[in-house]
Amino acid sequence: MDAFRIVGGHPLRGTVRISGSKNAALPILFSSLLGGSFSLSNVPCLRDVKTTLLLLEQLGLKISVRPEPLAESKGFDHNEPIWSDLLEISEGTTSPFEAPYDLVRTMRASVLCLGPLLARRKRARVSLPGGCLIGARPIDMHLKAFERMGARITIHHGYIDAETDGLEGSEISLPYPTVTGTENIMMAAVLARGTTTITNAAEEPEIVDLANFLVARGARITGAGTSTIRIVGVERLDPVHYSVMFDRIEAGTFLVAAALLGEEVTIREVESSPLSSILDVLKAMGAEAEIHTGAITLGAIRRPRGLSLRTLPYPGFPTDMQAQILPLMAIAEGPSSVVETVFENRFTHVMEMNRMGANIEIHGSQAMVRGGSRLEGAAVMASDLRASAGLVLAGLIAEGETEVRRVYHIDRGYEAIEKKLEALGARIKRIQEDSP
Ligand SMILES: CC(=O)N[C@H]1[C@@H](OP(=O)(O)OP(=O)(O)OC[C@H]2O[C@@H](n3ccc(=O)[nH]c3=O)[C@H](O)[C@@H]2O)O[C@H](CO)[C@@H](O)[C@@H]1O
Ligand SMILES: C=C(OP(=O)(O)O)C(=O)O
Repeated sequence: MDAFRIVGGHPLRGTVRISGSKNAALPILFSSLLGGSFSLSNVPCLRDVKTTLLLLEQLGLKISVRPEPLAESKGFDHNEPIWSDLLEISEGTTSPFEAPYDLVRTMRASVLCLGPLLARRKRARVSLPGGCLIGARPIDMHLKAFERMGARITIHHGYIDAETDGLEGSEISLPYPTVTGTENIMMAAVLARGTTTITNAAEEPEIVDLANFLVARGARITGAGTSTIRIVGVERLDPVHYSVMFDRIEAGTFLVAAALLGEEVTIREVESSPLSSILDVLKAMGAEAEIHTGAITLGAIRRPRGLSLRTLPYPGFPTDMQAQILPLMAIAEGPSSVVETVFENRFTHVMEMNRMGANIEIHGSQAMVRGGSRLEGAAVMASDLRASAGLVLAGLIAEGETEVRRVYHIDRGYEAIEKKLEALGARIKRIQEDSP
């Protein structure tokens, strides 16, 4: 298994290109099950994207990536996309409708095939995704919405079986603004008969990106980015070329790296507005950010100040940035606290950070950070995607050597993070675990 070996304390300087968004690319890719053909650029080269393409191929779609992913031998330029200048997707000649356990278990977002499969093929058999380390993560809201739209759903032997004679537009009021739930319903509604209104919809920028993409294909969607989304069903979707939005969580992760160690770091191919809550927190901790067109520059905070925050649905501070902000809180002057309101068990990185010298106590859904700690390098274990990113950031400021194990988690959601950090001046290498 791969691990990262990091020697902490090296300043970061330079420019880094932020990749396309995982959480926008995945629903856009799954929407290909709604039929027709299209091409995409700015699709990040991630394990979750590769899993999605594999699943879509099993579901009968034809996919070509042009040019082919760059061979390792061509080297890495942190200012260029690694692959996918163009990804073309079209319908094949068969219409399977089963998403098997072996793929779904490696990526919860596979559940995003349910809505489009039901809408287009009228049948879906999808393995229940189950929980994961950060929480139980049920999909009851997705399933209730599909039932309301006219699907018959049964669950047997770990599989969801869903079928319909044709989905009908409906009023869907979500008990919680679920992100993939909103996307799944929106995709199903695009080809449903009549009008669907989703109230208490999630407002994440990735939902807006999916809606913009679908509208460019001829879908009739209004209100994406607000809590009420209205979708009028259409017969079919048109071909289009679309470029996926930037990854605001990768951007946020590099902003925290800059706040920890930046002599001056510029992230490019970004917009500031989806990053507002992250920038607000960094500014409250003492950062001075320069916002340019398409780029943000930030340097290390000389004396970071502690603060209290809650993770919340967008536009609040994202749960996907909670692990990464903790190392900054750990070294800040004065105490900090984080209340995790989105997932019930998203603090597995805290024990590992404490092994590096942080002083963080967990009380239920709250992490109390003492502050003023000096972190020391240690061997630590990554337990999920963002936990890994948080541990990498902790390693960057720790004194001495840190080995972050099980970084396969980070490859789900960060494109060549070690190469991007190395290009900025970090001492970080991908190694085989236990290699000398
Ligand atoms: C691929 C993708 O976009 N993943 C993101 C998406 O995950 P995901 O869409 O899975 O997250 P949700 O917004 O659905 O989950 C939020 C909360 O609602 C609960 N819930 C959700 C659906 C449901 O039917 N029943 C239910 O109880 C979940 O267990 C969780 O506690 O949003 C999360 C919250 O911003 C992010 O951390 C993930 O990175
Ligand atoms: C939790 C995340 O992703 P997923 O919903 O795909 O598990 C994440 O991106 O941090």
